[in-house]
Amino acid sequence: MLDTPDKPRRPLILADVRTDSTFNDIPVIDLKGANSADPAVKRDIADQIRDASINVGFFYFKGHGIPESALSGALTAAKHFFALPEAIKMELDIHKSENFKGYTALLGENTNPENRGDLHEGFDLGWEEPNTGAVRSSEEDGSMAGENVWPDDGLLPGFRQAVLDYYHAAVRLGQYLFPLFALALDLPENFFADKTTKPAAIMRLLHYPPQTGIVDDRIIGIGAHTDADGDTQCFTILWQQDDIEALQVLNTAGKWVDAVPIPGSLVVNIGDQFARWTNDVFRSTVHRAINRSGVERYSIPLFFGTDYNVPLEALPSCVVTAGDYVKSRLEATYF
Ligand SMILES: O=C(O)CCC(=O)C(=O)O
Ligand SMILES: [Fe+2]
Repeated sequence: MLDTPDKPRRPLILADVRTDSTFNDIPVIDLKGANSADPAVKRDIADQIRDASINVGFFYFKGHGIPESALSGALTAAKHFFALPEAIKMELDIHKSENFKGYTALLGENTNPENRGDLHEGFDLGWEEPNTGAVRSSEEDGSMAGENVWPDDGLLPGFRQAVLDYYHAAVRLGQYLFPLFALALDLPENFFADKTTKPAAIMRLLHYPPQTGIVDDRIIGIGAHTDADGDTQCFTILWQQDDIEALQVLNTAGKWVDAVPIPGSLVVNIGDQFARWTNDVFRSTVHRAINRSGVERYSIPLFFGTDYNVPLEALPSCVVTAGDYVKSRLEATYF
């Protein structure tokens, strides 16, 4: 359905737009056609994104356009990196970096404060120019500005290139998604354009050793969390390995729903910045990962935000008057 200027939608008040029932599946959205000259095709994809962002907070994207070679290159790079001796990885210890780049050891993080540590290792990087390796200034990247850290090229030839090839492909996808999110929020398609010229884009290579036998819920691959990182997360683009189930998403009934890998797809989830920006119309959903597969698992999340200096006022389509709010609550009560 296309919006016409003389027939605006009502503000996206939560009670109006959220479905009553919880979710048991994570929707699959095909991005093919998002470039279509036919606005109805684009609108249809934006409507699917809107529905999934409001009711689930997670979805799969098919037809995302990132070449298989970029994905397999990054996976191979991750496998080689994490197979290095611990002492060499610790030379890149994230604690040595002022802007949180580099290596995190097993149990080096605790995503859920109620837990005892995450059973994964990580390697974090941020923006650098594709060919020159130039990084952004502190005006552009705030306190996250600074160099990435890399293992010696002699040690892992091609690692940096392979990781950056995927990184830049995923950043391009992220930038491509913002107009669709804008349409999903009933905003002009270019609403985010001037807010995402130097988007925050932190990527992590993650390695989860298998956990067999009885799993202590307080030490799992990654503890229950929403994607927050200082509220700079609009959405996360997550590549997860085919055939290895680990990621789980908490539905509103309190049940963990498996985000089973779908070959050829990427998982996208809404982060805290989008939830906050939309007055909680978009849902930043709790998730966790436990690798019970018996084999090593690798995943690559890329956390996508706006430029660091964007003020987080509620988005125009999500601003409501007190009267609208009261009316929507009453409508929800007197169904
Ligand atoms: O590895 C995964 O599947 C999930 C990772 C994740 O949720 C995160 O890094 O925030
Ligand atoms: Fe996450």
